[in-house]
Amino acid sequence: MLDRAVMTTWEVPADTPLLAARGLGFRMRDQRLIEDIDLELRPGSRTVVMGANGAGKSLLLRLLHGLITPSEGRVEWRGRPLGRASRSEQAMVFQRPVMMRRSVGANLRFALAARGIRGAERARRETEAVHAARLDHLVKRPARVLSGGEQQRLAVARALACAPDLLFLDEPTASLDPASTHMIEEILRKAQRSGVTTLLVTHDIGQARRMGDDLIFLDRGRVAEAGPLSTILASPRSEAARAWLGGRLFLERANDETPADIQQKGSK
Ligand SMILES: Nc1ncnc2c1ncn2[C@@H]1O[C@H](COP(=O)(O)OP(=O)(O)OP(=O)(O)O)[C@@H](O)[C@H]1O
Repeated sequence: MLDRAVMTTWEVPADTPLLAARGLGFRMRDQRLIEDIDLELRPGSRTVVMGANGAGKSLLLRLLHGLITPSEGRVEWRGRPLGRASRSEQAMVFQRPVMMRRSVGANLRFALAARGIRGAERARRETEAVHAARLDHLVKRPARVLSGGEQQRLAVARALACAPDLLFLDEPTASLDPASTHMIEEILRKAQRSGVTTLLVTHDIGQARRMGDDLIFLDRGRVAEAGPLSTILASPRSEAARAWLGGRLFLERANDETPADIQQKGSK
């Protein structure tokens, strides 16, 4: 007979994905916005989600994080249905940081307290997060008066202070300058090195290369293709990824040109 302790403990097989979507779909009125998505995230993996505007990237992240309820299929966390408790093992950073009308330090303390972290441990994590975000000099300032880049640094550090196993990032640097983007990528890389699994939405191919190993390419709510990021970027198989990447790479090359290059071309 099985030992009682063994029977009541949920044993997770070693190859169970951290997060999985099984036949995931989301409908709004008659529109199928997310359709038939199957994916698995391994612990410690670094996955990027790309696709044209309106492809369903944000919706997919919200479904996977349990912020909206799927119309079809399910999300599994460590092999079990995603629930409220498991969501506290995840965190999400949005394109526009969500800050409370409180100081930088109080924003951090509130998030930590909400996860049951108090006392000396809370103080330690707060100091560490403020330092990671390079906001030591602004700790008493109301968070909402910080610049966009400072707020986003705080949002990322706040999410990581809660020690999530999985961090969702929805275009976290979309409206930031290169210096702020670099700082945020540094914070994220450190977290990735320490084993935090990341699922990052970005339109920036350079950032995708720096921050990801695997790519999920969405097209009109479906996975057009998925696999190793470098392979897909080098030779996309789907028409959707080919067309989108073609446009992005053309733009990136154009952006690399100096005004003199462009003038020279124009005079030919
Ligand atoms: N609450 C909603 N009600 C109706 N339609 C919605 C809702 N939320 C999203 N959509 C639609 O679902 C589609 C996917 O939206 P989503 O925001 O996920 O796209 P995205 O890939 O993140 O786009 P972007 O790159 O522009 O941020 C869009 O056509 C959008 O208009």
